[in-house]
Amino acid sequence: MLSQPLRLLLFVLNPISGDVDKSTLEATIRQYCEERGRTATFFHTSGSDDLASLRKHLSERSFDAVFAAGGDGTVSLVAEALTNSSTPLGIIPLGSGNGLSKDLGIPQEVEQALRLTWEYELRTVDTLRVAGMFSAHLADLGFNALIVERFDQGGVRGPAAYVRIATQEYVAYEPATYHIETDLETWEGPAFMLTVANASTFGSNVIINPDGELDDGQFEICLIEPFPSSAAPGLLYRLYTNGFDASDYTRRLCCRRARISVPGQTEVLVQVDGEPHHVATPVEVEINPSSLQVLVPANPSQTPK
Ligand SMILES: Nc1ncnc2c1ncn2[C@@H]1O[C@H](COP(=O)(O)OP(=O)(O)OP(=O)(O)O)[C@@H](O)[C@H]1O
Repeated sequence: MLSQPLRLLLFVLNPISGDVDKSTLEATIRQYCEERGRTATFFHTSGSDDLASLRKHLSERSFDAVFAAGGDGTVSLVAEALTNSSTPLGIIPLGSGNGLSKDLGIPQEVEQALRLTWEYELRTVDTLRVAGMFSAHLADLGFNALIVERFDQGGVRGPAAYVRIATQEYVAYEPATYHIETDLETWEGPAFMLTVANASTFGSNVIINPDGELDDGQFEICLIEPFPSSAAPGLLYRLYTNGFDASDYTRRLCCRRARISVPGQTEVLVQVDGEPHHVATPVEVEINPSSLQVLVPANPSQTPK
């Protein structure tokens, strides 16, 4: 299918994401677009009520595409604002991990990602609701949710800070027991972490859900069960080499709906697309199939100028 030229573009910029210097970013984007007959406009996130402000902005003017220039939280913000609309999401990855952009095969260099304003294919993907919150990528309970919360509370961003916190917290971490009911099965047991996966790969390049597709109308619950510390290096190796299912400590449940509870707990910590939240249990998860249009790299010869 041939794609339409994108003329009027909105770039949603997060000034603090990823510990990345963005002092020249706006000028770079503006110049790139002007040279190609595109008009770039900008919306800066404030960290407060951004979804409502962005929705208001989008209701006042219509754009051919809206680009999130930030990390996974910024991408999720823009994706939520565009869900169930025909306006596509573009991503300029400028966060610590940039998980969804990697899952979509979007280049990690700004100049390369900006090519999406010019050469692209449209892909329609599913999104999730996790405890009533929007998720386009990955959400989880357990160890990683704790690390994301600690990272969020700390003053330092970037991947090195994440690794440092994970190493510190691992030593004293106590896995919880989960009770999971999906539309297909029931599972109960202790888990080190439990990932609700629309996509396949964390921004850290950990492949938590091998072959997970963003557009298959279903999601996976990926469980890492408690493991002895002697098994940690082997498990980590499998997570980085597409070997999730080969471990003795992992399992995946595939479904369209799920209810997750933690017996004895009325509240649980969940991270959703990189943002930590304390929510009431049970945590309800459901899929919203084919609900978001995204721009992904295309064969240049197929895109009109
Ligand atoms: N102007 C701002 N000042 C302070 N915080 C902001 C501002 N704009 C957005 N935020 C906060 O930034 C967070 C989202 O950051 P984002 O996820 O885009 O980057 P990151 O966390 O560095 O990268 P990644 O998620 O890829 O690891 C949200 O918590 C949001 O509230």
